[in-house]
Amino acid sequence: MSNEEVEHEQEYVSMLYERLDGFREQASTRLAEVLAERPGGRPQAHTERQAAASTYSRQLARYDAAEDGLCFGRLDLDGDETRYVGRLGIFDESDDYAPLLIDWRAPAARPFYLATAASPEGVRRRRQIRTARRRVVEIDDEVLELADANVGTGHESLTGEARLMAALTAGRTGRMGDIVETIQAEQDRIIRAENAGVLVVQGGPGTGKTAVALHRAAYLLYTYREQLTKRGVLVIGPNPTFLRYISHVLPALGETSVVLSTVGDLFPGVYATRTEPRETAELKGGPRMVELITAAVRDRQRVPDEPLEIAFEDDILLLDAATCEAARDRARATHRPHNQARVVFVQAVVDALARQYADRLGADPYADDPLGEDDAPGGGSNLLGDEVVDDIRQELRQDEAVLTALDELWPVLTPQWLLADLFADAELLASAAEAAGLTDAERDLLSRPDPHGGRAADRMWTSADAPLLDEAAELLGDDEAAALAAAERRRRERIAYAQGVVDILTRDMDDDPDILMVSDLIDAERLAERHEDSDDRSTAERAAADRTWAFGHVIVDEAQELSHMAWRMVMRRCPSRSMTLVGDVAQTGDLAGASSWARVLGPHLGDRWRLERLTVNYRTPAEIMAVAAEVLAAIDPGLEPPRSVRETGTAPWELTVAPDTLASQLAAIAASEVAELREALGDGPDGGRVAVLVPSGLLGDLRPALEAALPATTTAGDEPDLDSPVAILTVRQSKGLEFDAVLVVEPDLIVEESPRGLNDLYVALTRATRSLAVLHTSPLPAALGKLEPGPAVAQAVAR
Ligand SMILES: Nc1ncnc2c1ncn2[C@@H]1O[C@H](COP(=O)(O)OP(=O)(O)OP(=O)(O)O)[C@@H](O)[C@H]1O
Repeated sequence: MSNEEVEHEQEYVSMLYERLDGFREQASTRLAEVLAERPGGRPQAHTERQAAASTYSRQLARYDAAEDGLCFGRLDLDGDETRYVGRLGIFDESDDYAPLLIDWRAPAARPFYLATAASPEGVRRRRQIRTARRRVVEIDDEVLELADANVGTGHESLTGEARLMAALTAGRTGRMGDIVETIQAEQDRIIRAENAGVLVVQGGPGTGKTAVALHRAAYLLYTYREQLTKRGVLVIGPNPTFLRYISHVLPALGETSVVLSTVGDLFPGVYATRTEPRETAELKGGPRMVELITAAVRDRQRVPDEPLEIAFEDDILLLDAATCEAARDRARATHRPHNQARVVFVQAVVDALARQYADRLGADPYADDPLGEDDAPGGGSNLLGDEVVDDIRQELRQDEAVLTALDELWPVLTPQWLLADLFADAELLASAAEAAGLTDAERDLLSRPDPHGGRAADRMWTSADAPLLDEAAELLGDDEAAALAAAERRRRERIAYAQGVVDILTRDMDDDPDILMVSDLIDAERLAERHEDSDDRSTAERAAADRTWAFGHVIVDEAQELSHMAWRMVMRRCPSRSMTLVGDVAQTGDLAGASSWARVLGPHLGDRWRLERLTVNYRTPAEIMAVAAEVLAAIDPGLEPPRSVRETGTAPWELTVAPDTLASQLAAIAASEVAELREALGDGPDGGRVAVLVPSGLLGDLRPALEAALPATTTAGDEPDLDSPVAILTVRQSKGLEFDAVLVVEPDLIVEESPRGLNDLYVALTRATRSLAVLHTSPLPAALGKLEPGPAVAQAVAR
């Protein structure tokens, strides 16, 4: 490329950066002005100020995000039109807002990703512009001429191939990056698919499902900005490590109103920190849990075997089974959730007790109407007027003995209490399990003694519990009294805060009678009221804290892992069913997960979803994919592996080692992989990452040895640091991640550990971008029979 061309582009790019600096300055000046405005005034003024501040902050975040690679492409179109494509839109105010830079998400940028020689879409030349900081360092041109088209090959040609290959062969950093510069045509079609309805994206490993899902979120937020900024976008991933791995992609694209969550953390206030046996998790994911929880709730709506004796005033009132049953029927007939129907139950019981007491006092205003169904008093002589009976009801409602009886018969329940009691109490569990058709063995899987009494233990839950808690929350409803109490508590907190504000503003001034004080004008309570309506939290924060929040769009990554119960929970978060679900049924590891999209989505969506496929593997080189393909065929011969986009010339290899040397040899090979990557990629942060993927049963044994031999090794505790050069992980924990070099240990054990063990092995083999080795002490699974023995260097290290 001629220097002249580079200089020309440099001039243009520098002009764009100048404009960016101008926007940035403007936004930060405005933000500073808004923040400097005096608080107070009308409540709307406060809200408007808040909204303006968050708009300017968002703009600044977007400008900062666009700094690296602001402009990365240029299109020369028929008729001499030129378009520059980049990370945001810049228009020339002095020239009728002519576009100087087109946001990659705008329709006018589309040919940059779609135009091919066979279908040029009016594009004569596509230019990739690579910048380092603000300097143009490389230009790559593609002239789209029909003569170059891959006519008849059946393959779509790659867009911007040189740039794509450079991105794919760069060292991994432990964080996923964006792909705006090199989105491929089949990916672009999914990213820009229309918003409405459920889109399922099936693609093999490395086909860019995660990348596509995140860029789709950015595209939707750009295209439907107003709607989606208000409602928010939810992205669900398989585990916290994965969420950390992808967490930089959307902010780097300038988008911040997105909530990232695992299924286990989707129930507000509950953190899924416990683990449990796979069979238990599988059982908890199944549809019978709906019946189990429904039965568990109904079992808490009790009728006593013997009449309850309730000491009231100096009398003993009797609450018999017939009265309770009639009250329960009436409450259930409302079809309201348990906590709300309780109001009806309480009213019916209190009425019955009031009548009984009034009766004892010599009056029977409802003699022929045991539950007070008719408004008119019954046939008895009404010696006590309505007011007196009302007073009796009031007293009964506040009486400790009556309240205790009501709590016994129809307690107020939170989802946590319901489930903690259910799993800990043999009788409750046996009854609900029978109603749900569970076997005794299944019932035992659910049994979980609860040393904390369940009530305060928000950290006792597993991932599979979260959807059950959500289900329970639906059946229980809010406890309105508790909600009112919480609102009152928040009001008091606001007053206390406002009082603090008033105190600060009046401090040091209270000696001068001439100064008009804040407290002369407004007291803390009124100040608090003014701020009542303004909620300063961002959409993402409010959405994450609210179980009933309806997101504008929901994206599920590794969607094949979700259980039936998890899908029910996710569907509740998106009543509009505007969803993108990406996954690969061949990678399902969870026993409660999907082996077919139709089967798993049918109960929730019927056939109201559409399927798109991704077919090209950008991560795994052809040599490694050939090995993985054998495993895929063993899972299901009908499944087709994705086509690898590149070869490395290096074949994956296997090494048999003696059991007592496994750890030391593993450490030695991992160290040599690190050294090799350093040599190829340099010592910097992009110096490459090695993963050692082990059966979960061996993690405990291998971890200390590896950590001792390689101090820079991270392990798969709760938060493995993917920035370190070597990570030792179970296959589960490596889901969705990728590494330059991967060592798979004891594949036969990986397969044995789960009925979906071959799927796990397939996942393990497809994490590498460069090299793969398999270390084993026992014979390899048949599907790995074609692996070549390790090269001499590995044998030498092993010895
Ligand atoms: N168009 C592209 N340009 C550059 N890199 C890409 C492109 N598409 C995918 N990649 C890269 O390929 C790798 C695999 O992508 P990604 O993790 O999204 O795949 P996946 O389908 O989710 O894989 P898996 O199912 O195995 O987790 C990532 O490093 C991603 O950045």
